[in-house]
Order: sequence, then C-alpha cells, then structure tokens
Amino acid sequence: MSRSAHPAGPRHGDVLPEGHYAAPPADLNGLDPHVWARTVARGADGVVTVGGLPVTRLAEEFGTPAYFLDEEDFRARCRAWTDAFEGADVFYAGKAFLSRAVVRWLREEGLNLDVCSGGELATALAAGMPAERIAMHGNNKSPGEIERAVEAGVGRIVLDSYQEIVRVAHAAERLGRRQRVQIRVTVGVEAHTHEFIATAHEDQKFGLALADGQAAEAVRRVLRLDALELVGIHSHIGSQIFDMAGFEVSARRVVGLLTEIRDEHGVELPEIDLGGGLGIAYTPEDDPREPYEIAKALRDIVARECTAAGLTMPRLSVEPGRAIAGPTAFTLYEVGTVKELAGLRTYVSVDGGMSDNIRTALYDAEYSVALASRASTAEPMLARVVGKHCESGDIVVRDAYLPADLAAGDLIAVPATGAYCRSMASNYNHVLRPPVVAVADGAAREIVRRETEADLLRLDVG
Ligand SMILES: Cc1ncc(COP(=O)(O)O)c(C=O)c1O
Ligand SMILES: N[C@@H](CCCC[NH3+])C(=O)O
Repeated sequence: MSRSAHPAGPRHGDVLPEGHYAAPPADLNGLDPHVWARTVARGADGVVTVGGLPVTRLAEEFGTPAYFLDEEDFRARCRAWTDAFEGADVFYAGKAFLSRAVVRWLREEGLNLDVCSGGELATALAAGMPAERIAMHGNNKSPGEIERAVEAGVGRIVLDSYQEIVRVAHAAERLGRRQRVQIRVTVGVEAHTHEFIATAHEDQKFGLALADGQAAEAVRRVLRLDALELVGIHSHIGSQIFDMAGFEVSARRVVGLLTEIRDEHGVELPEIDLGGGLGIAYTPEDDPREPYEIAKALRDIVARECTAAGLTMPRLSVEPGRAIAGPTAFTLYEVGTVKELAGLRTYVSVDGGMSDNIRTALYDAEYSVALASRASTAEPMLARVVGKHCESGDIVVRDAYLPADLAAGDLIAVPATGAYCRSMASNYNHVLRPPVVAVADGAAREIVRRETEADLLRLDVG
C-alpha cells in the first residue's frame, strides 16, 4: 500500500504494472477464498451467498449499501488467535470494529478487549465484558476517560505520556485503587506500511521513545508511585504489516528494556504486549501471515532474548484488530450510473462510497470487487468503483475488472471490509451510515442498524 503505487490507475491500452489487476483475473465469477469470508460462495444460479443466504435476498431485506459480516468466520478467527497464543493473552483491538454483539462473541471465545476511547469502553462495559479483561489505550485520554476506566476496574491502562502517569495515579488515589499499567514505548522500527498507519518510528504522536531515554524515565516515574502497579511494557509498530522482521525487532527491543529495568531497579516486569498490526488480504496478490506464524516468531524471539538476559519469560499479549474483523465482512452496493470514458476506463457509481470506506482515499488502499447478484460471461472491462459523494477522490476500488455487461441495479460486493470501514464511517454529504448485518447459521440480523434521516435530524438541534 504505497501512496504512489497507482497515481491515476491503469488505463485501457496501458502496459499495466505487475500486481493487482495488471491483467483481468482468469475468472471474473471466481471468489478467491483469500479475500472473501469463510462462508461466502457463488450459488448454482450465479448469486453470491453468505452463510447460505443469497445477497439478492439480503439486499431486499436490509437494503444497500450494507456490510454483511460472517459470524462463523469472526469466531473462527478469534479461536485461531487464542489457539496460536495459548498461554498468552489476545486483546481484540476494538477500533477495527466494535458493537455489543462483537463484545459478546469475544467474551464467549475467551478474548480480551483493547479500547481507546470512552465510547469504546462504554460499549465494552454495556455488553458485559468483565472490566479486568479490558485494556485502555489512547495518546490523549481525557481525565474523564481515565477516571471512568479506573473506576470500572480495567485490567490495564497503557500509559502514553508523562502527563498521563500523573493523571492515572491521581485518579487511582482518589478512587482508592492501585491501577495496573503498562508503558507504551516506541521502539524505533520503520514498519513497512503506509506512513499514516506506522506507529513505532520516533517522529509520531504515540508512546515514549526508547532511543532518547523517555521510556526509561517513564518507568522510573511510575515505579515511584504507590497508586500504580507497573506490570509491563507495550509496543505496537503499525498496521497492515506482512513482514515479520519489524515485530521481531520490536520484541527484541522490548526485552532489552525489561533487562535494563531489572538491572536499574531490581524488578522483573511480568508482561509484554507486542500490539497488533498483522496484515490481511485485500486483493488476491496479498499474502498475509497466519496467527500461528506470528505467535511462533514472537515466542521464539522473546524466549531467546530472555534466556540470554537471564530473565524469566514474561506473559505475552497481542492486540489483533484487522486480522480478526477485516476478512469477515463485505460491503454490498447497488450499481447506479455506469459511465464509459472512451480510452480511459468505466466509472461504476455505487450507492455508498467514501462515507462507508474511507481507506482508499486515505491510504490508497487496494480492494477487489465482484458482481454478486448474478454470474456473467461478458468480457472484462477495466472499471473504477466510485461512490455518490461530492468529491472526485470518492473512490472505493481504484482498479477493478468487472464484466462489461454491468448495469444499473446489479449488486456488487467489495470483500475484506470488516475492519476500519464501519468504524471509520462518516456522514459526509449527510449520507446515512450503512448497517452491519451478521449472518450465521442461515440467519441474518442487523447488529448495527442503518442510520436514518431521523438520526441525523435528532443530532441537529436547530
Ligand atoms: C495500540 C494498538 N493496538 C492494536 C491495534 C490494532 O491494529 P491492527 O488492526 O492492525 O491489528 C492498533 C491499531 O493499529 C493500535 O494502535
Ligand atoms: N485505520 C487504519 C489503521 C489504523 C489502526 C489503528 N492504530 C486502517 O484502516 O488501516
């Protein structure tokens, strides 16, 4: 995902770059299992189904655009993480997508939850996530958010600045608690991902740097405060990462800090959290790592470094968001206008856009797309799927081959939209945010309902 990968996208007749949609896929009706949720298939009648339900029926019942989330896949991914990290703790990163149903699934599947705002905390608590299984993040937690987290009894607050050390300690004192905390450090890794979602190089807003001694100073300050129990060190290097090297360097540097802490203070911290960030497949060309691969790599490196330093192996935790939620949902749109620009490409406009998926505009993210309401034997046409917003950057899928007989009223589906699409959705142009419909065992239900004009008008107090 680089900002300059396809500045204008390929055109008819261009020699296309290697990679995504350099050439039409062999079968436009095929659904690559790498990018589609587990129970998605194309039925004998050509209609795409999820959990056995045809999208044509789902569109009639729930309308479009809508996100359809495969609950079986979500739960299976939760289990893949807890199995891979047996003896460690998995915190699902709620920023990827959070709702009360999701919290219940997490609770049932034995995961913990990472929240980074008062709203996420409120959702977690409202759905009955035990507070001790919640970690509170954020680079600028408000005093109110801190107070609420301490009062609720969250299992850990991840400290992100010197100011926050004082704030959390005061809140804990006032409430007569001893709050368990971790310190978020920036380890100085340049994660190979989009600049906007890399978080462990030094020149950015998160955490306290190892390199300039701020992390070590934060440890000194926390250890002096009785109201805080320092349980570990936290590092998150970024998001949508395929390359294990960054995680390994991060693990090594975090253990290095644990060793320094032991040497300076005579304390062995019992936990390290290595964050989230594992990438997923948005297009068939993406080749993400599996949870067991990252688990093995992290365990091995932490064990090796701890043995070398004479440290007891700390308890590990990780915070996957995208890798759990992302692949489990697709967005279903209805095609509106289809505009062929001679010699350029065909613009396919859908009934949503950057308000339900900002990732293409924000990160130059690449997506794939398929005609979902029928199969087609028409020739492939080079298309750009765009939204209905008053903005020329309102692009959902920059380069896609779709059948040339695509027409208004067809349904198209964009896979891998389970993470950071509904959670980053907006009301731009007063477009209403789509529902999230969970599909399981042949039944579908809205877990987040569609926004209505009444919702918009309720907020607008005149
Ligand atoms: C602290 C922290 N943990 C976990 C995550 C989840 O990341 P991802 O969805 O890439 O797994 C993020 C987001 O990048 C984060 O900032
Ligand atoms: N929202 C980003 C990832 C940021 C993750 C949170 N630190 C995305 O869609 O890729």
